[in-house]
Parts: sequence; structure tokens; C-alpha cells
Amino acid sequence: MNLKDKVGFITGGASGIGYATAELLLQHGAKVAIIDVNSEAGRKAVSNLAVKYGEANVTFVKCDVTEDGDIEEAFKQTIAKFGRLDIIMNNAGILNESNYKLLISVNLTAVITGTMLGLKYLRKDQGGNGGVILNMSSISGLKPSLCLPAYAATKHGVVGYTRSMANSMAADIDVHGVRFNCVCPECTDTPMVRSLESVDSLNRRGIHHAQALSNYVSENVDDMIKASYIAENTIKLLADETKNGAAMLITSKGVAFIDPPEHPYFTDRANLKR
Ligand SMILES: NC(=O)C1=CN([C@@H]2O[C@H](COP(=O)(O)OP(=O)(O)OC[C@H]3O[C@@H](n4cnc5c(N)ncnc54)[C@H](O)[C@@H]3O)[C@@H](O)[C@H]2O)C=CC1
Ligand SMILES: CCCCCC(=O)/C=C/C=C\C/C=C\C/C=C\CCCC(=O)O
Repeated sequence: MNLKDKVGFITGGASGIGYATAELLLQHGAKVAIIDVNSEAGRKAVSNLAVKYGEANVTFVKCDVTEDGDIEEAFKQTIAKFGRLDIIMNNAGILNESNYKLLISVNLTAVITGTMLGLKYLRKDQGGNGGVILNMSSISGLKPSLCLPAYAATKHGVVGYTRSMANSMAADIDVHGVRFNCVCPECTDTPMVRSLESVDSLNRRGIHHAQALSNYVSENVDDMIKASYIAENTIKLLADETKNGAAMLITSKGVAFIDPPEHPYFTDRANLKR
């Protein structure tokens, strides 16, 4: 996919990995809607980006991704502003083991909702141009995580959902033109991780082994991979039209695609069309 003049929709785009990806998309000539619950951070993000890339190319829509109506309205406002939609990045996420119902709602349910609602705007057979849905998982979506069991459950859910959607829809990709991929970064230096330096903040959020994790974050955060590195690899995945159903692990050593074996009967398109 040539990113020039394409339109991206990024939840959690006001901060961290979402913001870095928004900026890189703009550098590639795309237009971006930053979708976030934090109005102050969202407006600040857009005013910074507008200075560099032009007011016509970036917009902010306040949206709580746990509210289906907000997500629908955000899609409508994005298309009203830019006239099309090509890339959906369901990226908003939180870390809160105590309030695990909210955690599941933001990190997993909203990813499914954003995919289902967004799909109808992307589908070539429903007036869209095709495109790509990129869901944010984590290395915690691929392996057990010592301190974050509920978080890991949501991120495993994102991998399972995204790969299964790609699989289920692949037989008709020529008709709808939509690809589904997810990214699985290791610990990245963002405000989310920096907030874990405080042991009080960890305890408030019910995160296991709070003191050990706080020590680990304080000692290592400066050496963690940067959000710009996640953005670079995310953009490569977005643009690569050969990738559908990919789970891309991103670590300081580079990227790797996790590709478990598929069931031969259900991956044979001919069987799915019978
Ligand atoms: N930082 C890390 O080490 C890693 C982060 N991730 C994932 O990447 C994504 C982004 O994380 P970071 O950039 O690190 O975090 P961040 O905290 O810097 O950014 C998250 C953004 O999501 C927004 N957000 C939170 N709840 C929302 C809601 N209900 N509706 C709309 N927006 C909401 C926040 O306002 C914030 O702007 C998350 O899904 C996270 O789980 C994955 C792997 C590693
Ligand atoms: C292995 C957990 C990586 C989780 C990455 C992520 O999505 C969010 C990270 C946020 C904060 C950092 C929290 C925990 C990770 C720190 C050390 C874990 C090392 C132990 C392990 O399970 O490998």
C-alpha cells in the first residue's frame, strides 16, 4: 500500500506508540485522525502535528473506546473530514489488573468493536477502498507475563481475534479488500511504562510484584526500545500487502512473525466456498 494520501484512524493516538505512528504516517504523506479519550493530550498532539504537517492533514476526535457510540461517531467524523478511510489502528490500551473489567473493555472488547464497526467503512463491496486493520497486542499476547496476568489475557485475545478474523475473511479478500494484522512489541519507553516507576501507582492498579516491577522499570526504562521504532515497523506491516493474519513480534533484536500451523481444511479457500 502506498501511504501517500491514505487516511489513518488511530485510537490512543494522543500518546506513546499511537502518537509516534501518527507522526510517521504523516511523514509518509498520509492524513491522520487521532482518536483518544484524553482531550487535552489529543488537542496538544494535533496542534504539534499540524504545525509540522499541515492543519488539513490531521484531526482529533474525542472518543472513549469503551463506548460503541463514540467509536461509530469517530469513524463518521474522520470520513467527513478526509473523505475516505484506509487504515484503522486499534491501539488504545491501559494497564490495570484491579479493574480487570475495564482492562478487558479497553484492551480487547474495543479492539473487536473497532474492527467490526470500521470494517464496513473499509470494505470495497460496501463503498470503501479496502485497507488494513492493525490491532495492538504485545509480547504479553504471545507468552506468560509474570506481573500482568489479566493484561496478558487481553493481549492473547487480540492475537487470537485478529488472526482468526484474517483467516475467516481471507477466502473473500478479493471482494472486500481488507487485511487484518497485529503487532506484539516488547517493553517500550512510553508514558504507560514510565507511569510504572512509582510503586504506589502499581499497587493502586493491583499489579503483581509491584516493588520488583517498579525497580525493573526505573533501572531499564531509558534503555527500552522507543515508540518511534515500534512505529517504523508498524508502518512497514501496514504497507505490506502480502501480510494478512500476521502477528509481528517487535523486540530490540528486530521483528519476527509468529506463524503457527493452520488447519489445512479451513485454510483451503475451495473448502470455504463449498
Ligand atoms: N509501552 C509498552 O511497553 C507496550 C505497549 N503496548 C500497547 O500499545 C498500546 C499503546 O500503549 P502506549 O503507547 O505504551 O501507552 P500510552 O499510555 O502512552 O498511550 C495510550 C493512549 O490510549 C489512550 N486511551 C486509554 N484509554 C482509552 C479509552 N478508553 N478510549 C480512548 N483512548 C484511550 C490514552 O489516553 C493514551 O493516549 C497499548 O495497547 C499497550 O497495551 C504493547 C506492547 C508494549
Ligand atoms: C513481558 C511483559 C511485557 C509487557 C509489554 C507491555 O505490553 C507493556 C508493558 C508495560 C510495562 C512493563 C511491565 C512489565 C514488564 C517488565 C518486565 C517483565 C519481565 C518478565 C517477563 O515476563 O518476561
